[in-house]
Amino acid sequence: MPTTHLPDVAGLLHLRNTHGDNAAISLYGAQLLSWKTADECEHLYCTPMPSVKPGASIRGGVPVCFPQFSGRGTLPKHGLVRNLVWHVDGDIVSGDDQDVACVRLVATDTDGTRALWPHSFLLQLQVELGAGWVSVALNATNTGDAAFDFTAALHTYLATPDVRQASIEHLEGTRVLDTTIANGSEAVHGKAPLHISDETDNIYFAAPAALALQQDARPFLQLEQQGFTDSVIWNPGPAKAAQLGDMPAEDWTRMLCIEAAQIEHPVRLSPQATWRGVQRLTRAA
Ligand SMILES: O=P(O)(O)OC[C@H]1O[C@@H](O)[C@H](O)[C@@H](O)[C@@H]1O
Repeated sequence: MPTTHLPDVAGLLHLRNTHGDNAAISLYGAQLLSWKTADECEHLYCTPMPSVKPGASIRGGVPVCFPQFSGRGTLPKHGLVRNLVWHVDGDIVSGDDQDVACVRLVATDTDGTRALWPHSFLLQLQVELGAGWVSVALNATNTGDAAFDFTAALHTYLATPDVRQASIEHLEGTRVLDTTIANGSEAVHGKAPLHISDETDNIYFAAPAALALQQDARPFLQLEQQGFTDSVIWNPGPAKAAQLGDMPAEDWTRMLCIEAAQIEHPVRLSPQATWRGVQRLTRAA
């Protein structure tokens, strides 16, 4: 699998199954960076020019946001774990004889996370690669002796041939907050699918468990989520993409984030309790 273009900050793991699907996961941030189906189609966007600043996260794949989504709180944007080095937990199940390949990565609180957020946690991220699908499951366990609240997301960067010809279906009737409008108020998404022509940064509250992405008016991907109650749809648009610095400006047309998120109602996790959220992506038949 040609993965030489993927940023290798702390090691890359590769999964493959008997159906010809391939995936690559970075130990840095436990980020699924590449998901290719048997037809060699890459379904995840990853920047060819990642930031090399210490502590930076990789713009692409499926970053893990925990214990804070975006800038909605006092912690660094998107929390504390997308720049931790995670570790493999158990066996890596992968190979031409595997129906479903999988790997589980773990991270725990560190001196650095506790300096910003005084809680003990264990995160487990399991990636499963099946025939034409991939799933990412995040388990968060409170390993301390006091309850804590968190928000989270799987910040999935999908690769789109041209986002301007894409549409997102099944959002009708969902409460939506357009966060590009300062002090904007909630609306309800109408009947029309969502089209992207410029910067889009929408939080959908109590989002549908399944969304569909169409490309050129044809089914492209199915997205399902469990555990996460909200979804975020983000694209920087041309002007913001040019300011990001870690992505070619023109790549705003080649990516679309459809994120499984927990934002409106933070999770309160008691000592020893575990919360689980899953996003599954399936290539349209
Ligand atoms: O540049 P970052 O930190 O990866 O964040 C990218 C985007 O992530 C999205 O989830 C947010 O809704 C956006 O507001 C944000 O700009």
